[in-house]
Formats: sequence, C-alpha cells, structure tokens
Amino acid sequence: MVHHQNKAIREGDNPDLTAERVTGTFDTHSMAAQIYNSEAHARRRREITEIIAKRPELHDTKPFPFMTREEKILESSRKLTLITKHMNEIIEPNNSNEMFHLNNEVLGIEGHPMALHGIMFIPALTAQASEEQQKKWLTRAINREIVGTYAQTELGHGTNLQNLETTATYDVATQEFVLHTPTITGLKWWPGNLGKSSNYAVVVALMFIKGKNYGPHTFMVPLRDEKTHQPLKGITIGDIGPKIAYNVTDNGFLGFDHYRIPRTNLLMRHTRVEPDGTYVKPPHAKINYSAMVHVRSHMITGQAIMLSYALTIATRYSSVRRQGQIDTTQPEVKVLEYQTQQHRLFPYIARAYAFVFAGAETVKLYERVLEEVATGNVSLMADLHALTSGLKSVVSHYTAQGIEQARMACGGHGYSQASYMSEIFGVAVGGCTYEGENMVMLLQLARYLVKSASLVKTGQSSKLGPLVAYLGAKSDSTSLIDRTPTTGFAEYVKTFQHIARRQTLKAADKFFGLMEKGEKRPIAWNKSSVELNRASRLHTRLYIVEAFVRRVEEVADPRLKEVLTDLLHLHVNYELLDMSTYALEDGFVSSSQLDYVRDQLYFYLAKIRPNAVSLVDSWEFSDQELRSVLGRRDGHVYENLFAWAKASPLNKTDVLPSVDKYLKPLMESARASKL
Ligand SMILES: CCCCCCCCCC/C=C\CCC/C=C/C(=O)SCCNC(=O)CCNC(=O)[C@H](O)C(C)(C)COP(=O)(O)OP(=O)(O)OC[C@H]1O[C@@H](n2cnc3c(N)ncnc32)[C@H](O)[C@@H]1OP(=O)(O)O
Ligand SMILES: Cc1cc2nc3c(=O)[nH]c(=O)nc-3n(C[C@H](O)[C@H](O)[C@H](O)COP(=O)(O)OP(=O)(O)OC[C@H]3O[C@@H](n4cnc5c(N)ncnc54)[C@H](O)[C@@H]3O)c2cc1C
Repeated sequence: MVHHQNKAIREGDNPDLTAERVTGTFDTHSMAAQIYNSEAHARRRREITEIIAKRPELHDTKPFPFMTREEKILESSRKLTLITKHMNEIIEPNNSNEMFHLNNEVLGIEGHPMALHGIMFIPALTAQASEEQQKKWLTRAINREIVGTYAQTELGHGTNLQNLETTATYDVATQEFVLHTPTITGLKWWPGNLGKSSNYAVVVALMFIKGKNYGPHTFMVPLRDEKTHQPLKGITIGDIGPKIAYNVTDNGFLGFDHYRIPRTNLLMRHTRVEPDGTYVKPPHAKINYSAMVHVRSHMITGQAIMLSYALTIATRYSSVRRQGQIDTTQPEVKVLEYQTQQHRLFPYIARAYAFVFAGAETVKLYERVLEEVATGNVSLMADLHALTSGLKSVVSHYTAQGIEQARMACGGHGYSQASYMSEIFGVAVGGCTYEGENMVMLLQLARYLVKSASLVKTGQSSKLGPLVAYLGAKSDSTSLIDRTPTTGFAEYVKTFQHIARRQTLKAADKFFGLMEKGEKRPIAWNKSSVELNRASRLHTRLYIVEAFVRRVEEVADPRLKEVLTDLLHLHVNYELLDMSTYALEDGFVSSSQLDYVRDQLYFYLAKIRPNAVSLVDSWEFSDQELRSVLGRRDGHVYENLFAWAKASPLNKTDVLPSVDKYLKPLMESARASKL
C-alpha cells in the first residue's frame, strides 16, 4: 500500500478527489497538529472521531434539515444524555478541548440543551463565585445535577449594561436580594437555553443598596423546581421562538416579580455585600464581565472552525464538480481550476489558518489573565479586553463573509440545505452580534487605541504595552515591499504597522481635534467613531498577520513550513490589496508596488492549488461533523444528493395532502369551467 502525505485517501473514493490528495506535499496529520496546537490533541481528536464512528447510537438519526425544531431538540437531548453517561469512555475528564470536539461531532453546531451551561454558566461560577459558593454550586453544575445559563441581555437593552432594567434590591431586614423586572423591555431576552432547559441562571442585574445603584452585578438564581422543572413562583419564563439558525438552543425570556434570593447568592469572589448592606468593591470595575471575556477569547477558534467547515465543503466539491472548459479542445474542468474560484476560496483558507493561530494565542493570554486575576492581579485585563474585542469582531465578520463566498462557490447546490452551508452561515454570523455587537466591541478596542495614541502624542511611547508598541515607532518614508532582496515578511509587517499607526493617530487626531473645537467628549467620540473603528480593524488585522508570522517561524518540519509560508504569502498580499486605499493614500505604497503585490497574489494562488484539498483535509473534520453531502470526504456527491432528495419528507408520498385538498380541486374546477 502506498503511504500518501494526505491521510484522508481511501480506496473507492471519487478519483477526482483522490487525484487532488495525491498532489499534497505535506503530511496532513502533522498539519492537524499545527491547527490543534499539539500532536497529542490532534491525535485525541482522531481517536474521539473513531470511537463515535463505531457507536451508531451517537449518530444523527436523520439529516438535521429534515427535522422540525422539536425533533431536533429531542434528538439532541437523547444524544446529550448518552454522551454524559459515557463521557469518561470517550474523552479525558474535564478536558474542554476534547469536550468541544465531542460536542461538534455528536451534537453539532446548532446548539444543545446544555450549550450555555458549559460556555458561560460554569465559567461564570468558576471565575466569580467564592470558594464557599463553588462548593455549593460548581460541583453540582459540573456533574450536571443542575443546568444553568447566563442571563444578561434584555428585550430593551443588550449592549448598554449600565441601563439594564432588572434590579436586585438589597433588603437588609431579611438579608435577601429582591429581583424585579419593572417593564416588558426589562425582560431578559436571548440567553441560550434559558427558555426551556435551564433550572438556574447567573443573572446580571443592577444592584441597589439603600437606594444607591452599584451597577451590574451577577447573581446565582434558581429558576425552576429541581424535581418538577416547573418555573418557581415569581418567575415568568419561555422560549423566544425560531431564529436564523442555532435553533436547537432554546434562547429564552425571563421576568421576575419581586423574586427573593438570599444575600449569599450574589457571586462574591471579588465583590461582597455584608449583611448590613456594606459594599466591598472588586479590584477591577469590570471583573464581573469575565464570562463574556471567556467566550470572546474562545470564539476566535470556534469561528475559524466554522469557516473551515465551509471551505472544506467548497474546496472538496470544487474538485469533483466539472463545469465548462478552459481549453476548448479539452474536457470540462474541475471548477477549482478557475482562477476566480481559487481567488474566492484560497485567501479564506489562509484566513482560517491565520484565525486559528491568533485564536490559540488569545486563549493562552486568557488563561494567563484568569490565573493572575484569581490572585488579585488585574493588570492585564484591559489588554485582554482590547484584544478580544477586536478579534471577535474582525474574525466573526470575515468568517461570515468567507462562508458566504464558499456557499456561492458551490453554485446551485450550495443553496440546498444538503450543503449545510446555510446553517453554518447562520450559526457563525450570530458571532457578529453575541458577546458584544461588532461595532460596539471595535469601539471598545478604539478606547484603548486612543489612550495609546495619546501616550505617543505626549512623548510617552515607552509606556505603550507590547500590543501597541508599534504605535510609537517611526515609519520608513515608503514601503520597501518589492525593493529588498529579502523573501521574509518583515516589509509587509512594517507596511501593516504603518497603515494601522497612521489610521489610529489620524482617528485620534480627529477625536481630540473635535474636543479642542469645543465638542463634548461623547459627541466628539460619536463623530469620530467610523474612523476609530477603521483603526481598530487595521490594528486587529495587523495582530492576526503577526500571529501568523510567529507561528510560521516556529514550524520546524520543512514541508509544513513551505506550505504555511505559501499561505502566509497569500494572506499578506491579499490583505494588503484589500486595504490598499490606506496604503496608497499617503503614498507609502506606490501603485507599481501594488502591481507587484497583485502578481504575488496570483503566483501564490497557483502555487497553493495542488495543496488546496490537503489544506482543508488537515482540519480533519469527519463526515458526521460536517453534516454536508457536498463536503463528503469520499467525494461521492451526486449519488448522495439524489439519495438525500429522495429522503426528503415531501417524498414520503407521491401525492401530497395539499394537492388532494387544494390543487386537484382547483385544476378540476378550471377544467370544468372550460367545458
Ligand atoms: C476549546 C474550546 C473552544 C470553544 C469554542 C467556543 C465557541 C463559542 C461559541 C458559542 C456559541 C454560542 C454562544 C452564544 C453565547 C452568547 C452569550 C452572550 O451574548 S452574553 C451577553 C453578551 N453581552 C455583551 O457582550 C454586551 C456588550 N457590552 C459590554 O460588554 C459593555 O456594556 C461595554 C463593554 C460595551 C461597556 O461596558 P460598561 O457600560 O460597563 O462600560 P463603561 O463605559 O462604564 O466603561 C468602559 C471601560 O470599561 C472597560 N471594560 C469594559 N469591559 C471590560 C472587560 N471585560 N475587561 C476589562 N475592561 C473592560 C473598557 O475598556 C473601558 O475602559 P476605559 O479605560 O474607560 O477605556
Ligand atoms: C445567537 C445569540 C445568542 C445570544 N446568547 C445570549 C446569552 O446567552 N445571554 C445573553 O445575555 N445574551 C445573549 N445574546 C444577546 C447578545 O449578547 C446581544 O444581542 C448583543 O450583545 C447585542 O446587543 P443588542 O441586541 O442590545 O444590540 P443593540 O445594542 O441594540 O445594537 C443595535 C445596533 O446599535 C448599535 N449600537 C448600540 N450601541 C452602540 C454604541 N454605544 N455605539 C455605536 N453603536 C451602537 C450596534 O452597533 C447595532 O448596529 C445572544 C444573541 C444572539 C444573537
């Protein structure tokens, strides 16, 4: 048997797809180790996939698009129960990476009844509950004796936390907090799994003590009777209805009617209220926002994975789909031969790699900050907040764009739910909104950039943190791209730094200038906000490029290094063209340099072409995880599309009741009236 570099090759596969895999120049298992940050983790992913493949009870009983929402919820609860029962046979206990993979394989991306339990409820209790509180709730939560969510957003307020309407008023006499929803707009609205699944929630409410508003605080709140699952007295609760996607998750509403909880249900790791109502403030005003920072830090990787789902589907399909000719004397070509198709897909393949590398760095920083905050050191919280705010916005935005490009690259079949593209898009695009609407989060990063710009302007560049140190550096007078013999990326990085620096300083100038002219700070901020967000995007895109460069520099295997270097070339040239307005406007890059950048882009599209399928195969998504007929590993698309169509519930009978009831009588009466 021949050992190929691409480990996805199997006998009997579509030969067009096998031919693509044979040309791969690198070992896809080794690339998976880069993507998943260690050989051990990549291997464990494969082992988990194999275990699941052998357990039919963990497979979908029918394709998700053929199920109603109720059926999907039932099916996902069945599988959730099974994986909870057999968890220790499948994954290492408490390994969140393995749990994430297990969920993606078995439950899929549409959510499940305990999605928020793992993503926010447990992280909130871990970071914000005191040790005593953790003994009481965290162990029960980890054991899944109770199911919880994170209830913050309201019908009338999501972004602006200071104006939430839900109040928690301290009653000194009974040592209780009274939770209350004063209006319809104060109903909690959106929290995942709040509607039907959870019996507890970490609720965010404005805390009032003796008439004083202490702002948003987090409380552990029982919602339903633990035995009967009936809502408790004083609680109004339900599902908010179907959404664009993510419909297995019961996003919910919640109202409180003077609902009492003990004082000790305020999460008190960092903040305390004494029995007499004395408030002990936390070491950082935003420390209670930790569950949001947790998701923002991890969702970068989650988004990269969803982008890669779509790219895997589109790249594999483009290798088996033949349409038209390039040379009219030759047979029809694979659509992947078209430069336009390559240009549509390959830069996003590069972005997906860039995002997953940036995501890994973000999680590392998050874990460091989590450890430091636990010991009272809050010095890096602002940096982490700025970084994750920018990354969640930029990455979710390009992920949604990339998925949509991948869908269109599949032509008509991309529009069928057999491709699963619409669900992948719908779930991923939610990331532009949840955990902070993208524009709002870019503005959070902009606050950090403006402060940094002000240090530069006042000659205090030495005080700049490592993420923004480049703002204090001097630019060359022009970019040296194409003017130096070096094949490295230093000139590109310098050019991105120049662009981000110039835009940041310019936007900050606009903001400070407006204030100097007498505008009040918030008005000046609003009038500068488009320019400020441009700076945030450019800063974040620079960070992503740098994270990509750092990773490529670390890679030792020469075959991997070569293909990753090709991808990085593609990435920097594509990004620079995409932001060429900024590069051209002060003459830092000339139009002839941009011609060079364009040529480089086309060169690397062609160079990557033989590795395209191997680059997407390296993510090692199983068919069960992808849930896409078009993206099947074996490339047998057409016969399976036909089988899928035949399985459509509409094809259970030859004549639908709607035809019997309406269309037949309509046609009959039309015929009769002609007589
Ligand atoms: C291996 C595992 C892989 C896992 C992959 C996981 C994938 C995950 C997929 C999940 C899928 C679906 C789940 C969806 C779940 C969704 C949940 C939610 O959406 S929960 C609700 C989220 N809501 C928000 O994000 C609201 C956004 N709004 C805010 O965050 C705030 O209101 C904000 C920040 C806009 C303003 O806050 P506030 O009004 O309090 O601020 P001020 O104006 O008073 O002060 C600003 C000041 O504070 C600093 N700040 C703000 N936040 C933080 C923070 N978190 N940390 C540190 N500092 C913070 C800010 O920088 C300003 O500082 P300044 O010095 O004044 O400039
Ligand atoms: C799939 C999904 C899952 C969710 N899960 C949860 C959950 O589990 N728990 C939870 O509590 N919430 C959850 N949410 C809610 C989510 O966090 C909020 O919808 C999100 O934070 C945005 O807030 P909003 O809806 O109030 O938008 P708005 O703030 O009303 O945004 C509307 C528009 O106003 C703009 N805007 C608002 N404020 C400003 C500003 N200061 N400056 C400039 N522009 C501004 C925005 O950019 C946007 O264009 C979820 C939402 C979704 C879609």
